[in-house]
Amino acid sequence: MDVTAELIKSSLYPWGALGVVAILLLLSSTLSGPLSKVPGPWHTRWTELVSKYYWVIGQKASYIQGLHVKYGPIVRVSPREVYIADPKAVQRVFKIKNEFPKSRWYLDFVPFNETIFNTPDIAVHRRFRRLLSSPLSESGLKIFLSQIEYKIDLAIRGMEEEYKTRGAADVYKWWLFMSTDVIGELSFGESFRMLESGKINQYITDLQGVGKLASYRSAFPSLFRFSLRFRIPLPLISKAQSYTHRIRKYSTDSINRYQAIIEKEGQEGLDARPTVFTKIYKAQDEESISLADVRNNAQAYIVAGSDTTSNTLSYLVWAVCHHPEVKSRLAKELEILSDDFTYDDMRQVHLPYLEHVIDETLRRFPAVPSGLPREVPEGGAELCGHHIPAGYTVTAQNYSLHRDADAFPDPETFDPSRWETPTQAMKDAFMPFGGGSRICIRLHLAKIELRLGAARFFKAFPNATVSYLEGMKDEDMSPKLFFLVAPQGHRCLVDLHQASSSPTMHDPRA
Ligand code: HEM
Repeated sequence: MDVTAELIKSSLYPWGALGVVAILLLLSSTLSGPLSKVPGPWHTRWTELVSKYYWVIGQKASYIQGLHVKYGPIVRVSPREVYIADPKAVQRVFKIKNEFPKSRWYLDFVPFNETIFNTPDIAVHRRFRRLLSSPLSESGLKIFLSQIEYKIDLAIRGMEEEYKTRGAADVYKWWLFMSTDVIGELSFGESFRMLESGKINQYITDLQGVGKLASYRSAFPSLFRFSLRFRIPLPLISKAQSYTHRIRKYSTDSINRYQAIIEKEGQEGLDARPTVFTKIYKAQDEESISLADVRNNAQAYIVAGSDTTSNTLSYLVWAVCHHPEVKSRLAKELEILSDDFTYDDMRQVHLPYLEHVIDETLRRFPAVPSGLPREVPEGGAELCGHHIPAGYTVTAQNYSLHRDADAFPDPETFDPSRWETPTQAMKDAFMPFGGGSRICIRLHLAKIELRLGAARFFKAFPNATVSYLEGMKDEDMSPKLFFLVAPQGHRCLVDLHQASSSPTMHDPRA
């Protein structure tokens, strides 16, 4: 017995010693690692599990903001990632020259196909960007104006009809139909016709389903890869796959239909409506991309171009309805326009307050509030007094930049008049459309929709107020902070015709 115990003891010693050495090595490597001097919670030296937790419950942006408040403008959130909130440092990361490429996280977030949105490869991105940018400018987008105006009209009419029977209109729903139908038409050459049917179609339901799973997939990419590789049927993954197959089929069919019309244009009275990809279909080989690439990028456009625009418009209407002084100033400015004004009419007159309301909405309720991760290029980077080595991730988020109290005093308050005299600090800290070479490719399209949508809404309903019908509460508009923002109640009920003297609520808070 004694001999056995001795034997066990003696064989345990080397293992125990090895274990101690391993722990010491791990300790010393994390305690002296490249990010060890960057301030941050103790656990972020070892793991990013805590921030992953906040990510999957849709609160990571506010969690990170809490860390900035506690630790300062640079904070370690994992052994290989820092967040920065100093506008000057952020400008250096999000610049066009010597760019910091998107991190590979984007490929886990939107897997399977490389697109203009998710590719970390600088050369691939440049090619996509060159081919997919046209038409980029506001004047280039003129050919689409009548389609956009028509769809905004349908949304306003839909709201009015709904109001008659329900006593309130759900602007969140109508703006979603509008922005999705617009981007569907501009990408596939045919609208999803949700404005006409008043219903969400299968394609958008599937896209929303994939979007919901994206936060889990990007938090636990190895689990997803493992399940796909070894065909282990995890329910979440099987669901994601069936969404993805349906989306791909719908997109392929749409692209093929459009391509067929392009080929027969002029014959049999066929006339293809212009899309943002028309030039690519007609381009010569060396300037072209494959139909699969068009399909994948069209899908990326639909995801990137629907909720972003519609949520911004919903928050705009909601915030303005909460502030009677803002609403009456905006309505007064819009009096210069006739009732059936067009976008061209809007551009002929000066509407500065409308621009301030839009900017303040984009600041206070950024459609993309969360971190935009970038990889530090060769040579590393000096940021906020710390050296961050090449290959590490540096991330900035609008949720923090737009709350920078030096740039935006009293940042929680919705105050469009702050944009009357924008300071350099405000300009540096304002990044609603991202920055550098990866800035939103369709920001001019988005701005057209925001200007027209907001102006037509408050021209038609100058006395609109927030509605509390059907148990609607301000908390329904509290933002869920995934990659994109979304009101957590998925509705925004508005009383379209209430007298302007109606009681107002407190300032909307996130
Ligand atoms: C209010 C509306 C919008 C906002 C606030 C917005 C915001 C943004 C932001 C912050 C980025 C940078 C993302 C990153 O760095 O990871 C981005 C990129 C992008 N946006 Fe938008 N967006 C809007 C509307 C649209 C629309 C209408 C489209 C239509 C196609 C679109 C397409 C894209 C694409 C394709 C990218 C990736 C660009 C690249 O990496 O080169 N966005 N957007």
